[in-house]
Amino acid sequence: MSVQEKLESIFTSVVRRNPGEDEFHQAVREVLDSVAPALQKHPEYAEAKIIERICEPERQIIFRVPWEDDRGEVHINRGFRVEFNSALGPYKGGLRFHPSVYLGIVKFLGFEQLFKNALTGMPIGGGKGGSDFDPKGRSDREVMRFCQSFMTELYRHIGEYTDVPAGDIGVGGREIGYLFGQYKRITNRYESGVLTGKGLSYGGAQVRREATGYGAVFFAEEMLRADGGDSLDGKRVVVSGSGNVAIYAIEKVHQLGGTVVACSDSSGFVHDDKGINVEVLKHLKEVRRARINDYADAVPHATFVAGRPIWEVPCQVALPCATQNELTAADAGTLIAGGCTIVVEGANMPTTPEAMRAFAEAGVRFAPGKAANAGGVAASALEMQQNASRDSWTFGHSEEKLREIMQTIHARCYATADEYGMPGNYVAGANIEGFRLVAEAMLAHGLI
Ligand SMILES: NC(=O)C1=CN([C@@H]2O[C@H](COP(=O)(O)OP(=O)(O)OC[C@H]3O[C@@H](n4cnc5c(N)ncnc54)[C@H](O)[C@@H]3O)[C@@H](O)[C@H]2O)C=CC1
Ligand SMILES: O=C(O)CCC(=O)C(=O)O
Repeated sequence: MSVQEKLESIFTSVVRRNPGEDEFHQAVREVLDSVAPALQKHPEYAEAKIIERICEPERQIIFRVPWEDDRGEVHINRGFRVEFNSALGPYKGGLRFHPSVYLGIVKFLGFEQLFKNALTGMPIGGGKGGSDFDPKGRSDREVMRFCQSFMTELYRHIGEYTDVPAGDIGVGGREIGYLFGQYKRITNRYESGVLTGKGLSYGGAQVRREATGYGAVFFAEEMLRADGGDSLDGKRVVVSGSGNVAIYAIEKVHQLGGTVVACSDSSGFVHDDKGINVEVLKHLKEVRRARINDYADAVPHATFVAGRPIWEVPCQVALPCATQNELTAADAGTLIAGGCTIVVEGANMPTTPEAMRAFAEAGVRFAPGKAANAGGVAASALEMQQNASRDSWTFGHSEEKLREIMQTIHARCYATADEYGMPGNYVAGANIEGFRLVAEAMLAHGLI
């Protein structure tokens, strides 16, 4: 059987063994489409069935999460933690609280996380979790009761040497605080390294909050630099989303001289040609937890557009930072027609496979999330490092570390793409290099 036929048969088996998990299939397909050259070069990977083992999570935990709302009504949600692969270190990856969460979403995220974490060069394996709980419109006390119930089951599966969750969509500083408090209470252990994304008052690290957005922008800057010494200075940028990743991506673009002219949430987008006012946005989203149309009330020259894709706003650089499959082939066509030449994924898998093909055909430079948004988890690994040594670094030192890590990830992806005869193909570079790093460690560990 040729390598290509072998990969097809593995994919067919993944689809059969994980029915209905479309996002997981999509994430696996993308990696399998990239790794054939690595398998040709390393027949030992195929002999040890590394790909088949990588596609099967080491452990999948599903549990009931009962909780009571402010009116005394009982609700039942479903909790998940998929411990995908521990070849490189303890399972590491965020928790997502969103009504769309089901096993297929958690598995796609855990699968992506594994390669992303490898690319950071830090000692962290891959995992992901979450719940179909919707925090939108819930009071702080309701969110606290939910987090306490969630941790009452999760605590037995996690630990600083076992599995270290963090935030993702719907899980930010507030939720991590409640989760940490309940872990400490149940276990009677002040185990700082069990969660990352903690508040600065109790073991959190400088720059973790900013890291995913900042990191994606550092990656974009490296791509521009690699392409004839260009930079973000003076560029017109569109950033989708308005959560943790989007806010800090916008902040960093502005610090580097670019202008972000639009951002969004699931209700629509705001267009502000003078540049999104980050302080207004932070207050709106981090303090008031309001909808994005309120931005147009606070900034009179801005306009709110309901129910239309943000990608209609012309830009040179696009940073999708909201959610999976938010940028379709039609959106890619609109972006290309509007003069966009570089797309960098701040979110996980925001670009559909058809849109990725359209970008490739049009010569648009494209960075996949598993490379470009790795700054968040890298900063989490730095938080673990500081917790383990009971140390705490300054903002400036931490940001410099983050910048160096993103430069190294860029260089690794770029060099790997070159080595395999696909210069400038960051998708191939990230997938092959991430896969190779995991495969080497798995080979060393024997058949487990
Ligand atoms: N928080 C982190 O450190 C990391 C997050 N990511 C990824 O980045 C993305 C965003 O995560 P966060 O900013 O942490 O979450 P968040 O919960 O802080 O923000 C998510 C944002 O996306 C918006 N959104 C959701 N669905 C949308 C849609 N259909 N159209 C437009 N906007 C929509 C929400 O309104 C919200 O503004 C996710 O894909 C996540 O997996 C990736 C790496 C690390
Ligand atoms: O910081 C972490 O552990 C999680 C980050 C994350 O969930 C991601 O990279 O998608």
